[in-house]
Amino acid sequence: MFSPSSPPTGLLEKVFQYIDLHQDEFVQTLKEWVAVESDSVQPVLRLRRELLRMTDLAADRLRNLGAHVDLVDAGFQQLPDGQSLPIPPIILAALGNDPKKPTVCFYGHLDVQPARREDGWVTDPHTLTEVDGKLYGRGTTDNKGPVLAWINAVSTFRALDEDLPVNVKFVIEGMEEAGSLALEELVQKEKAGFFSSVDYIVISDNLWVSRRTPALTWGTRGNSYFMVEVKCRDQDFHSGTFGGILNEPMADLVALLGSLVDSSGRILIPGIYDHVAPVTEEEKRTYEAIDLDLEEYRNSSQVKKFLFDTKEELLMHLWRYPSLSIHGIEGAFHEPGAKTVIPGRVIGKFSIRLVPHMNMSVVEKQVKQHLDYIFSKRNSSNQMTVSMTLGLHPWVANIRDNQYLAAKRAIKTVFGTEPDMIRDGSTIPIARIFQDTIQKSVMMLPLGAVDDGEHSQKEKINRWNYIEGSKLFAAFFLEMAKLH
Ligand SMILES: Cn1cncc1C[C@H](NC(=O)CCN)C(=O)O
Ligand SMILES: [Zn+2]
Ligand SMILES: [Zn+2]
Repeated sequence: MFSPSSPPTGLLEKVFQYIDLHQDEFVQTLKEWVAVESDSVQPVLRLRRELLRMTDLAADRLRNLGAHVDLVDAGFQQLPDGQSLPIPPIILAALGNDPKKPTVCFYGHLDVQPARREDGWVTDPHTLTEVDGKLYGRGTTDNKGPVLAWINAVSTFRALDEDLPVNVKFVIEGMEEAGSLALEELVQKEKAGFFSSVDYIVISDNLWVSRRTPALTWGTRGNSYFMVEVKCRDQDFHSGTFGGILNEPMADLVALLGSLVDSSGRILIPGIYDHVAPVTEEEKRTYEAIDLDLEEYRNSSQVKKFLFDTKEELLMHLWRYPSLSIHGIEGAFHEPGAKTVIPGRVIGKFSIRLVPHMNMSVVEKQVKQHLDYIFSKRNSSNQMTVSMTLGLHPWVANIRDNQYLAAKRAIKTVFGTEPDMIRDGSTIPIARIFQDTIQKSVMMLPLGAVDDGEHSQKEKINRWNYIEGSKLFAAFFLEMAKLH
C-alpha cells in the first residue's frame, strides 16, 4: 500500500491505462444492458420479466467481480385494478470487509423510463448506437451507464490484481422510476445489518449543468404532490342537455388550479415562503461560480424566454426556492376532436418542489386552506377533496464531509478542473432516506452531461463521460483510502 502523503501515481496511471485500453469492452457491456427493456413504469408482466432478467444480469456481473451478492425479495406491487405484479429483488452486494478501510456504498437503479422508437428516437432505444462519440439508448445515462462505470472501476482493480483501496457495497434496485417501491422498508430493515458497516453512500443519478465541466451535487429539492378532485357525479354529462344549469367540475377545477401560481412563477398560497431558508452571501457565490451559458441553455431547451434573466436567479429558482407545477387533469377530455362533454368528476394534479426549512405538514395545511378558501368563494354545489399523495423531503449534504473532498480531488485528477458545486431541482428520494435512516454521509457524484436527455427521446451518454467517469470512480476510491 502507498503512504497517505504520497499520491499513488503509478497505480493510478496503470488503472487509467487499463480503462482506456478496455473501453470497448465497457461499452459492449453497456450495450448488453441497454438491450434489456427494463421499464418499471408500465405495469405489465412482460416488462417485469425483463426487469428480473436485468437484475440477474447485474447480479451475475457482481458475482464475477467476486462480490457477495444477496437478492432481497421485494414482494409484489398492488395495482389499482386489483392485479399484482412482482417487484424485482433488490441487490445488496459487498466486496471486501477490511476493517482498516472505509466502506463506500453505491446506490443505483437498473430500471428505465419507457421508450418507443415512434416517440421520436432516431435509433432503436434498446440498441446502443454510437454516433460521434455519443452512445444513444434508453438507460445509458439514467442509470445503467453510471452503475456500470462504478463496476468498471472495481473490475479494473481486480483485473490488475490490485487490492481494492476501499470496501465496496452496492444497493441496486429496479423500481426507481416507479417510486422506489420497497426500498425504504429494506433500508430500515437492514440498518443494523447490511448498512451497519457502511461509512459513505454515493449516488450517481443526476447530471452536470454543463457539457464539459464535471459537477458535484450537494442538494436536491423535495416534492409534495397534490390531487384536487371536484365531483358532481361519477358520469359525464352532455353539454347540450345539462350545459347552463350546472356548476361544472372543470370550471371549478380550472379556477382552483388557476389560483395557485402567478405569471411570474410566484406561488400564491399564503404563507408558503415563510420558512424558506434565507440566501446567504456565501451561498450566492456558489451560484456565481457555476459554468452555465444561459443563452446556450435557453436555446438547447427551445424556450423563448425564461422567467429570470441572470444565471444566479435562474439557478436559485431551480434549486433553492420552491416551485409549483401543474401536471394534468384526470377525467378531462384531452383527445383530438370536438367532443361536447361535461366531465362529471375531474382530478387536478400539481406538485410543490420543497426546499430546506419548509415544513411538509405546514405546506399541506396551507395548500388545503387556500383551496378551501378559493372553492368556498365559488359557492359551488360540487364536492371538492384535496389530498397530498406524496411527500418527499429536500436533501442537503455536508460538503465538508471527507467524501466530498475525495471526489473533488479525483475530479481534479481526471478532468484537470474544479467541479461545479451544484444542487438539483428534482428529487432523488432515497438520498434523504439514507441520510435519515442510516445517518451516514450521502454524496451525489453525477457522470452525465447536461444534454444527455434523461427521460426524454434520444437519451445518450457520451463515451467520454462514461469512460472518464469510470476513471473518476477509481480515482475516488484511492482518494478515499488516503483520507481514511
Ligand atoms: C416520482 N417523483 C415524484 N416526485 C418526485 C419524484 C422523483 C423524480 N425524480 C427524478 O426525476 C430523478 C431525477 N434524476 C422527480 O424529481 O420528479
Ligand atoms: Zn435515475
Ligand atoms: Zn429516471
